Amino acid sequence: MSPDRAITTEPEPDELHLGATDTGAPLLEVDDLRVRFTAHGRRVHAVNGLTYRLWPGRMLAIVGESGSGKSVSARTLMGLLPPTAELSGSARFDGVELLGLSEREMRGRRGADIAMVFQDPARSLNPTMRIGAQITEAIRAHAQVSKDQAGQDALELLRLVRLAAPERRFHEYPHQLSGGMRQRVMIAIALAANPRLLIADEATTSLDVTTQAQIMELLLDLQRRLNMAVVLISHDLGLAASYAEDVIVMYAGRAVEYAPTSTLFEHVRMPYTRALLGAVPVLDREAHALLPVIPGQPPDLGSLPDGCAFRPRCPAATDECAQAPPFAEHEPGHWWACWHPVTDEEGAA
Ligand SMILES: Nc1ncnc2c1ncn2[C@@H]1O[C@H](COP(=O)(O)OP(=O)(O)OP(=O)(O)O)[C@@H](O)[C@H]1O
Repeated sequence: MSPDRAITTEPEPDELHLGATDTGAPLLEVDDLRVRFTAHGRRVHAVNGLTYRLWPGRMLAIVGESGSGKSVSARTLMGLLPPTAELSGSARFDGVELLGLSEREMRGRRGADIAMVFQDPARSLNPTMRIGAQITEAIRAHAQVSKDQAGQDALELLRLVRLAAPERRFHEYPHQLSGGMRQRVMIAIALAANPRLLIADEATTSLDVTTQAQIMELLLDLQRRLNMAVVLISHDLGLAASYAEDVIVMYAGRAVEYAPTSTLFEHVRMPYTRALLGAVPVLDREAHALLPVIPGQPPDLGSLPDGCAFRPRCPAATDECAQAPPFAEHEPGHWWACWHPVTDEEGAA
């Protein structure tokens, strides 16, 4: 791996070693992914050249403020964007290009290859169906098994996600379960088709701290036992620091810093990451979550400035920042996009 290798407009996928473990081929290879929407005559540049790799059995956290493109980049992998979204770049799962697959092809893969767990289990579950029936249905959507067999498998999944009293809960409705229990059920449904990649999109955000830790421990355990790859999407850097092996920090639809977790937190380089670390979380009633708030205006994805998008809010910005800094591997395994990186002394201050 040569330091100072830059990804500019044309990444060279074969040379990229983002998060390299040197233990075989990556499961997921995302290259220069771009997503644009046109809404009410306005173009929104939601993802602006995202590149990363993910290996089986590893957890990658994608962190950043609200609106930085975390969810859109994940939904792209699941084929869950509106058909009018404009996509470019590449996202290969086990060597197969996902961009451009038909809805039918995508439906076959969704759940089976890649599954997703969202923030609000109350909204994702069917309130009129018993828990067991919902998991059984998810199993039968992907495999031709008898109803009895699927029922037994569903119960086994409830045990796998360590739901207390699974036999009883199997016959209950979502409203009879706590938020943490409902999230365990959502994870069981996500696991119904043995996915190799699980995307947890703010999956613990609406839970209390103790339940959040329990669900994260469960994800970690499943990741190890099933050798599953996990993408953890969160605005919470603390969560990323505690559970993920690698972290990507996104700003305005771009990766701005990437490193193995310990490197990122011990040697933070991006002023934006440092600001996120120092931000005092504020309660956002709409998101039911404590969100980090950084001084200054979040970027307008309809008209991003030339150069570094964080420039208007950055304490270290100079005229040089009007030129986009390349996202490059400046130290072994540590990538960032900044002309004026934070020093270790500043980072520790
Ligand atoms: N269907 C859509 N049409 C138009 N704009 C969209 C659509 N979906 C997302 N966006 C916009 O894309 C940008 C990125 O959104 P995204 O949900 O990926 O952010 P995020 O980092 O996941 O933040 P959050 O944690 O708030 O979900 C936002 O400005 C959002 O409004």
